[in-house]
Amino acid sequence: MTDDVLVVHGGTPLEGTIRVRGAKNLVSKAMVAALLGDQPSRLYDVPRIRDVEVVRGLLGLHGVKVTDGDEDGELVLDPANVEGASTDEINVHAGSSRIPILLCGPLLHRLGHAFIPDLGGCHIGPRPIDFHIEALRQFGAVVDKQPEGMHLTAPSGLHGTKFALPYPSVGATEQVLLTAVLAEGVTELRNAAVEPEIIDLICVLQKMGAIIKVHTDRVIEIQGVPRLGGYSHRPIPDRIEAASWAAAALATRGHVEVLGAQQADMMTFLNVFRSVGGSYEVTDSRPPRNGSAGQEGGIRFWHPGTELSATALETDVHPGFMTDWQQPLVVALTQARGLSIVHETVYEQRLGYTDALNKMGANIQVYRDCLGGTPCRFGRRNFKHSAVIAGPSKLHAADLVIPDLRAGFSHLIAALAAEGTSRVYGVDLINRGYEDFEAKLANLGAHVERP
Ligand SMILES: CC(=O)N[C@H]1[C@@H](OP(=O)(O)OP(=O)(O)OC[C@H]2O[C@@H](n3ccc(=O)[nH]c3=O)[C@H](O)[C@@H]2O)O[C@H](CO)[C@@H](O)[C@@H]1O
Ligand SMILES: C=C(OP(=O)(O)O)C(=O)O
Repeated sequence: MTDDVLVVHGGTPLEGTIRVRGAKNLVSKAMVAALLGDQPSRLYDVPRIRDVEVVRGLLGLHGVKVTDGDEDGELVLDPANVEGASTDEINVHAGSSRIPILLCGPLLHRLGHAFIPDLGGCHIGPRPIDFHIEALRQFGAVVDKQPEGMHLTAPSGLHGTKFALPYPSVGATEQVLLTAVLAEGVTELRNAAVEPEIIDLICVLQKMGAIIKVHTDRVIEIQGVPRLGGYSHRPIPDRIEAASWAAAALATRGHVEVLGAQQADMMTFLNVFRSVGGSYEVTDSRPPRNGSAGQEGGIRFWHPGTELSATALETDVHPGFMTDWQQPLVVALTQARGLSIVHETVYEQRLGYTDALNKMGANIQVYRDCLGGTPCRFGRRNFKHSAVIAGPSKLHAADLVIPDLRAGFSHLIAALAAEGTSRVYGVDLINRGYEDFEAKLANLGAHVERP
C-alpha cells in the first residue's frame, strides 16, 4: 500500500487540455466481440487501462492473438485459433473486472463450453448476475455455478429467445447481444439498456455481419446469422472520463479542455453542469483544409468565477444522469451554495465515499429514503442511497484511501480542490479506467508527486 500513494498539494486550479480515447465501457466489449468473428478485427483509440489488459489476457488465453497495430492505440485481434484454457489459467483474472461474464456467449458459440471466473469491478452494491444467467439459460445454455467459477455448456446449441429484463442492465443487454448474434433464429430483448456504449457495440456487431434492430421503447431484435467476420472500429470516446475532468475543472475553479468529448453522449451531464453554474463550450472538429491544420473537437469546461448553485439530480439509466458521473460531480457540488440532492437509483451502495469528503470538511448527509422525485428499487430496502450536500464547504487536506474507481477519482479531485497536502492511498485503482491520469494531471498543472 505505501508505494501506491500520491501526494497531492491542493489549491491550484486545473488548467489546460487533455484528450480522452475510446470508452472503457465499450472498448472491452468490442474486444470480446472479436471472438465471434472468423476474421481479424481492428480496434482504434484503445486506452492503456487495466480493464483492457484483463480482456487482452483472457482473449490471449483463449487463443485470440492480440497485437498492437501501427497506430498508437490500435489493437489487432485475430480469432483464427480459438481454444479452451484451464480454469487455473483463467482464474488468474478472478476478481479483476466485470468483463469475463461477457465471454459466455462467444465461447459457447466458438467452443461449446466456457469457464468464467469470479467477477471484479467496483464495490458499489451486490452486483448480482441473475439476469445474465437467466438469459443464457433461455438461449439453451446449461450453467453450473461452482466455488471456483461458473462452467457453461450448450448441449443443443444456442437458440433465439424472447426475454424481458427486470431492469435495463447494461451488462445483461450486452450478454444478450453477444449471444444472440450467432444463435439460431430471432431474439427479442425487452427493457434493454440503450446506453451509447451499447449502441456502439451494436455498430461493431453490425460491421461484423450481425442483423440487429433497435426499436423504440427499449426493444432490441436480433436475427441470428450463421457466421460473422471481423470489424474495423473507432470507438466512442469515454464520456465518463470526460465528465470526470469537467467536474475536476469546476471543483478546482479551473478550466479544462477535453479533446474527444462528444456533446451528444453527454447531454444530460451538460445540462446539470450548466444548472450548477459551470460553463462549457463545445468545439467542433475541423478537417485540414487549404494548407491549414485541422482541429480536433471536444468540450471546454470551466468555473465562471461566480458562485455555483445547488441542484437536485437522480442517477438513472440512459438517457438519464449516468451513475458513473455521480461521484466526481458531488465534489463540485460541495462548492455550490445551498442544498444539493443526489438520489442514486442504479447502485445501492454508491455513496460510501462521502465519508471521506466529510472528513475533508464537506457537509454531506446520506439517507435511506428516495429523496428524488421518483421512488426507486432501493427505497424500502434500507440502503443509504440519497445524499444531501450542504455547501459551499472549504475542503482541507486529509489522508485518503481509495475504495473504487470513480470514488477514487472523486477523492483525487477533492484533494486537488482542498487547501494543503493530502496523501491519497491506493491510486493504482484509478488506472482501471483513466488512462495516464498522472501525466494528465501534470499537464493540467496539478502539484502531485510520488513520495
Ligand atoms: C464495464 C461496464 O460497462 N460497467 C458499467 C456497466 O456495469 P454493469 O453492466 O455491471 O451494470 P448494470 O447496468 O448491469 O447494473 C445496473 C443495475 O442492475 C442490477 N443487475 C444487473 C445485472 C443482473 O444480472 N442483475 C441485477 O440486479 C445491478 O445490481 C445494478 O443495480 O453499467 C453500469 C450502469 O451504467 C455502469 O455503472 C458501469 O460502469
Ligand atoms: C462501475 C464502473 O465500472 P465497472 O462496471 O467496471 O466496475 C465504473 O466504470 O464506474
